Amino acid sequence: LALRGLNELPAKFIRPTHEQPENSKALEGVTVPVISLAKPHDIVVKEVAEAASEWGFFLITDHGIPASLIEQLQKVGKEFFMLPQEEKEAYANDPANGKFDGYGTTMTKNLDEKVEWIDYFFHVTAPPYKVNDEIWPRNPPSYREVNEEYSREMLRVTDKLLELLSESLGLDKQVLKSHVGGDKIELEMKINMYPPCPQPQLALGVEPHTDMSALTLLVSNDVPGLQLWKDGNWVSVNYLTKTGAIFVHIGDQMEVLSNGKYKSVLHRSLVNKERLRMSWAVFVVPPHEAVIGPLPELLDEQNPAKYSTKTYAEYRHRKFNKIPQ
Ligand SMILES: O=C(O)CCC(=O)C(=O)O
Ligand SMILES: [Fe+2]
Repeated sequence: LALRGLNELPAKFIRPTHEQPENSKALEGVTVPVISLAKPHDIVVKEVAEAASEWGFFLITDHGIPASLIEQLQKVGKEFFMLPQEEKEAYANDPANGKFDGYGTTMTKNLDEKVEWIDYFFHVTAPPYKVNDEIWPRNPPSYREVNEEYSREMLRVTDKLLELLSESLGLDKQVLKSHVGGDKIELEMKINMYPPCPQPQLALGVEPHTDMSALTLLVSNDVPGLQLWKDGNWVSVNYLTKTGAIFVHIGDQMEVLSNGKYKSVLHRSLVNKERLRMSWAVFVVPPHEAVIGPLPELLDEQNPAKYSTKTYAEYRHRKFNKIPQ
């Protein structure tokens, strides 16, 4: 649609008035926390605790992922989206029938709902026995190698973050990883592509939501658009693409495990009139059979469990079908 050079946005993309970016402007002058992993350990743990409880979101720098790898990831992802439409549609997903992997344009099941100004590609990248080789883009040819390398780096950074988050909750550093599945922890890659939009003030790239993951690790191209909900206002994430910062979202599973101490951040993304925006979100999720509930170590008489305990499969089913948890 976007390529046909529309001047007006088709009705299905026009958000309800209160959701339109022009009626819900971001607060100016607020900056999201940036945490350098090169700082002394105790400081990093303290900064992680503050950011995870006050924002549910932070940027990390000095994480050790080579800038050249992030550039390659972005290059092969963009090359895939520039392929002819028929070639991309050969990978079409079908979320309404439980096939989430592949190329798609919306996750909604309800045909009356407003849709988002986005195309995406979704696939599992770890562990190896959960990867569906068939669905990975075969073009460009280096897509696989680059994404495998990035996935290894994501696992390394995930381990580090789960250790820091455990310590920041006053727990032994292995606790969170063992509850999120240990070596069975899964990574899902979602490449988001937001084409230029004729009336960006009326549309959204991704509607307000929290991620159902434990953590989400995201990089984007240099076009801004991500906003977070903080204390009753939208706040734009300030961009640090030159430093190769990774955006870290606290997801629903982390909120549950921490019994609400850490907040799953509500966020949305805006689109742009002239420029194409892309982002690469890696969802760190438990295996479907993992049972997730508030960590017993964090509960006592003063702090009873605020969330029910259930398998990740059950949580996911409820979230997709909008059934209260
Ligand atoms: O594009 C972005 O920055 C956010 C995307 C997002 O929230 C998601 O894919 O879950
Ligand atoms: Fe998200």
